[in-house]
Amino acid sequence: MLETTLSRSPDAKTADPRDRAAAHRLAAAALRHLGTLSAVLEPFLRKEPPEPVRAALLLGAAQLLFLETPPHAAVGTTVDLMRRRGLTPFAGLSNAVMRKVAAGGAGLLEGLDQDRLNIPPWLWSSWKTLGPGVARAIARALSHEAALDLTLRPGVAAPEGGEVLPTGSIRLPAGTRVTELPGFMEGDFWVQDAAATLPARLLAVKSGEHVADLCAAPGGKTAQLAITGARVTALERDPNRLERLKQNMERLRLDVTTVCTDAATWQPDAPLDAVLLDAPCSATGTARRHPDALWIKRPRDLAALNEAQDSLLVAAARMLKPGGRLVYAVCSLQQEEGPDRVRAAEKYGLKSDPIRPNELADLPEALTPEGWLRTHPGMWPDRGGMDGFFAARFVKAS
Ligand SMILES: C[S@@+](CC[C@H](N)C(=O)[O-])C[C@H]1O[C@@H](n2cnc3c(N)ncnc32)[C@H](O)[C@@H]1O
Repeated sequence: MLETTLSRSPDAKTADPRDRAAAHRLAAAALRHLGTLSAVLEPFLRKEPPEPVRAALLLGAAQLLFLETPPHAAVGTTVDLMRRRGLTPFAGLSNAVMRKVAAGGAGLLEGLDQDRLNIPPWLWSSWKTLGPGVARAIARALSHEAALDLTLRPGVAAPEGGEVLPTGSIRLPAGTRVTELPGFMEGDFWVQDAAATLPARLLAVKSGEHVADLCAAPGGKTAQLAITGARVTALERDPNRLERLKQNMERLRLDVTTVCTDAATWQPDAPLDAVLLDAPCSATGTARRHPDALWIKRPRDLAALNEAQDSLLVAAARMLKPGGRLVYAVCSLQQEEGPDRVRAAEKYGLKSDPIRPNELADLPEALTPEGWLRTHPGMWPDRGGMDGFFAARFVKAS
């Protein structure tokens, strides 16, 4: 994964945060436009270069065609990278290819179906099942860096320059550094995509209710639940991620019980009023922020995820008291992880509780005929899109 790879780089620890951010932006741009960049380079390469050379050329071309880097800088750093990485025999080739890309400029993109090129074919086919034109709308949204969305603590004013979205989130331009915003240390807000706020909202928890968040880190949804005054238990299996959740709750001054455990085997002391299951998934809905998500998953990965999702659904049903509420959510665009999972939920003693139109009056296009939530990056095209989420609500049969 891009984040993991970058954080493991020896330079990551010593680099200035701005340089780290620039490295991330550069790698993300190359991944976001991977298909387009490969098509542009193709005619300039007589034979396939070794992988590191190809990667450097992709980074160089991304700078020239999408990041507005001055040509001399993009060409110079690409050639320099070859020398520093022991690839000096390829310095001449890199110089020649980069100069051709610089000379061709935006003209090289003419006639390319960039939407199709940048999406792996299996994902394109699967997104076509979401509705006419949806695959292309998603691809278009994925070609831009995502904005920074914040969820505000009630009563707090929006940071300057923030756009208030119909669903109540605050949107700031891509690249905004959240830690530098006034109010960050005071816990006035947390980072959360506008679409990611919807599943917890649909659980409608009330002060005093006992609620569990089963797959909780880094805790955006936990914070939404806790801020209502409910008694929240946050479960997370990964100790490092749980640590991040605890730090976030501390900054936000929210009191949450945390447990480092596999939620599929945990049992509460007493049956719960409500459970949020934000299940582990392929995360294809978050590709605006994580463009690597599209390229590191394969169709065969879905089967193992589906198994985990089913066992978490069974466990969640067991934790609830009769009449207790459950929201199942995934940040995935894949039908196998959403509709296909929840259709089987009756077997686990869960009854569908369809979302009503008035509950999604600020985003009516996200309500499906079945009463589920389905967002995708192509929604709100004029505002910069949103992450892809699926959610369904249930009540435990008595
Ligand atoms: C989609 S992320 C959750 C995002 C989080 N709900 C939020 O809104 O910030 C899924 C999380 O579930 C955790 N996880 C996966 N399987 C789990 C399990 N069986 N039990 C507990 N946590 C699990 C992962 O480590 C990951 O942190």
